[in-house]
Amino acid sequence: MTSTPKNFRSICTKIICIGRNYSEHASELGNTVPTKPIIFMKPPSAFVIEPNDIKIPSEWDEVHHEVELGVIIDKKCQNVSKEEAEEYIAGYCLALDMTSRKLQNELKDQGLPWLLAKGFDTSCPCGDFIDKNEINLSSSVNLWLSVNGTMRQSGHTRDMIFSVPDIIAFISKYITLERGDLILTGTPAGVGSVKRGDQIEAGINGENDLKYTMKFNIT
Ligand SMILES: CC(=O)CC(=O)C(=O)O
Ligand SMILES: [Mg+2]
Repeated sequence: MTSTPKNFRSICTKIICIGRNYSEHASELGNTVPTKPIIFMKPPSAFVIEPNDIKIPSEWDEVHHEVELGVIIDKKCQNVSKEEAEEYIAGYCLALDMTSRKLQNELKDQGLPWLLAKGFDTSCPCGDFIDKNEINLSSSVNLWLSVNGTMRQSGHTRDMIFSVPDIIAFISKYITLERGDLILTGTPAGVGSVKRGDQIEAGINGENDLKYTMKFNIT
């Protein structure tokens, strides 16, 4: 097996997302702060990369942006301990969890699954593979997102309720993780609406000159 799945988007079989992993974001939507990770999925057909557009499904007017740190799994694993978790990480990427908040709220009120609100085509814009050595899990990276040049989100991974090792340990107790799987680790506060014609720019800033940005038009 080669060491890093740089082509994770073509081999990914699961995009697993964590919800409400930053207490400020849980509060801004009036949600309680979780005591265990909340997980949900997007299908790999949700991926979109630059220079393609984020396409809002035709019957919707807007969707919400959520900037997140993506973690890419290196090798198959089950029941991994927190201490071992880093061994199973290939690298990272910048990712967005595009969401129809209106539909999500309607589905939540009826006790129904969120899949359509979170899993529509192009709901997972994502950037290039960032090597594991570029991000030190014991430090913090800054995730930011602007819409039409106005900053909307800026948060730090140190504020995550469940750390990356906590998340890998939790998920792998129940779901086998495989090479190329992507985990979205939750969004910091500042989520909000985008419409057709808007442009999203997002970035990640870390230690050792790690600076990565991506840009998407909304159509
Ligand atoms: C309330 C959400 O949509 C959860 C989520 O995706 C996040 O916190 O990130
Ligand atoms: Mg999210």
